[in-house]
Amino acid sequence: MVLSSDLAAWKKLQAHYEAAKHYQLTDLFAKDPERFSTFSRELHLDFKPPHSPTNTNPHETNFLLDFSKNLIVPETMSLLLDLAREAKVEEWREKMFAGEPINFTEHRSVLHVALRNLTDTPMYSEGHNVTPDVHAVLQHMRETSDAIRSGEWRGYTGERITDVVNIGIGGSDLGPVMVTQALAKYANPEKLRVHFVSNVDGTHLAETLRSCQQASTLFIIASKTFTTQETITNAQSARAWFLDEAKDESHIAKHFVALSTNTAKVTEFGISPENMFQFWDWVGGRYSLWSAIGLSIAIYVGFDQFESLLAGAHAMDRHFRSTPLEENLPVLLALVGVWYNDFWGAQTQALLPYDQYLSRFAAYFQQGDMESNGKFVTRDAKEVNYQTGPIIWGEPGTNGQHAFYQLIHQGTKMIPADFIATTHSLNPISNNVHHDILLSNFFAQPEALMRGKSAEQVYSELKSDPTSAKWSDAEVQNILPHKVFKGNRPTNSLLIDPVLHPFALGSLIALYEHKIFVQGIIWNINSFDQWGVELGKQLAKKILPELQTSSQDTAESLAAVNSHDTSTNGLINYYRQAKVRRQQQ
Ligand SMILES: O=P(O)(O)OC[C@H]1O[C@H](O)[C@H](O)[C@@H](O)[C@@H]1O
Repeated sequence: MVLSSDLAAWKKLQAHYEAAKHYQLTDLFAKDPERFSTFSRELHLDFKPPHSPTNTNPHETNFLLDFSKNLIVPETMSLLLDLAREAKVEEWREKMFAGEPINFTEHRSVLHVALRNLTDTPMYSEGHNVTPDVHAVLQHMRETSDAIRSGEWRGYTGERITDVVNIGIGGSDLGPVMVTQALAKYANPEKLRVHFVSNVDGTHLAETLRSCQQASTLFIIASKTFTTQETITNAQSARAWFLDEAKDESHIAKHFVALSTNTAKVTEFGISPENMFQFWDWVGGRYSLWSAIGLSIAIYVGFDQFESLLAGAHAMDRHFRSTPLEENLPVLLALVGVWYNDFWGAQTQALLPYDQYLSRFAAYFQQGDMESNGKFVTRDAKEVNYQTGPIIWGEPGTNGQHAFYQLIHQGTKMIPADFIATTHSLNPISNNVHHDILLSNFFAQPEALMRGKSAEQVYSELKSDPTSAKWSDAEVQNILPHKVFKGNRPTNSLLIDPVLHPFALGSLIALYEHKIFVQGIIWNINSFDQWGVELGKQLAKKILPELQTSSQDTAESLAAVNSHDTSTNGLINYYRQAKVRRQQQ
């Protein structure tokens, strides 16, 4: 396979689109009373961590995926399933679980699924059983997080740790940020707070440290490569801030730990090997929250909760690996996405969790999806002639409704959207009235997007309203089109039952991870490298020395930089002049 658009099923889908583009969702529902049951799936997942009999957290969850409000009929789904088979999704899925080096541009296997394998079943990365290594690091994480939470781990003055600062960026930040927010209910922030510093902008570290004391702060330096400029710069400044108070470098051992694959660089930084939590190059950064990168999560909510998160993901892995494609939730989500992305010309995919705990969910999957599938050549190095990864965006409902939903309802773009909610609130305050209101919106928005509002409906509404009833016909005709909603806008609705506990969250994240995997296979791209982030980094390295000025420089004497295009030169020179002018004042 070279180009997916050459596959027979792809061509059939193109032909099928010619009919589908006339579909009206309301008609499809009117014609088929079984439509909801045809295009929805219930899934029960459970899995108890076998080595943790004392972990009494819930280890089961239910999902209801309703994909009936999509511009599909049974033939659409059967062609999309043909496409998945023709693209060899099942074979590639097996290759991933078998640890084959499917990330071929970096010669690596893609084995984040092994990180949540809490059983003793061996999992191999290119022939090496990684399960014992994974379990050993989990044990190290358990011991350390227990010691910090219990107060057994003390800082250099003998104080307890009250603040944990995770310094990392991209995959070494977004997952822990998203999950610690999502599981805040399970934390005790009066005793232990977590902070995340990612941006190299000094403001991020400076503002974070304003509420921390050296004696009670633990820094987690999270970097797979341990060479990321932002992280190392922040880590060095954190080290200086710490030593400014602690003075003695030997105190670093109690206040700095590292999460990395690069032992040499960690040691060079001054962190001893026993304070290093290992992971491996077969863990992609954006799939690493399940690894040592999750240490801040384990510290914040406790290791048992972290383990339950892994168990939830493992249960979804089992579902993904063994369920026939037509019943397979990640596959179904992926296929519906491909339908809009490649045949309807949709450019984006909105993730709209009706759950405040998931406020960073879309931000997390911006990296998860866009870094994975933002590729323009196939695995066989041919330029694609179809769209690959969509633009991912979103905010929690109902906030989004009061911000950008206008465009989803009445704008000119098709925006396929996933609505996500739980059946129960973890905070059923005021007799659960908040949750009922939240969920009424969760149900109403997809309904409104599908049904729209016709000119006739608007007309009769205007006629029955005492103010507009007095309007002239011309006035009515003038205003009326602005109030029309064309509807027919597609959505998925995902209900999680009962609550977003760690197990459910783990399953939910894994569901989207596998969706991204399936789409990448269908587009025949390598979803596991990220060369696209390198060019900007290279150029920044070249520019950094050009920004230096000396204390002798004046606005008049300062030499102009001219090694770039005139735009980049102009911007750099404006900055250099501004620096020098400021120092002259
Ligand atoms: O964990 P690190 O090695 O510091 O990498 C942090 C991030 O940097 C890069 O820019 C990659 O695009 C990301 O995939 C990665 O997560």
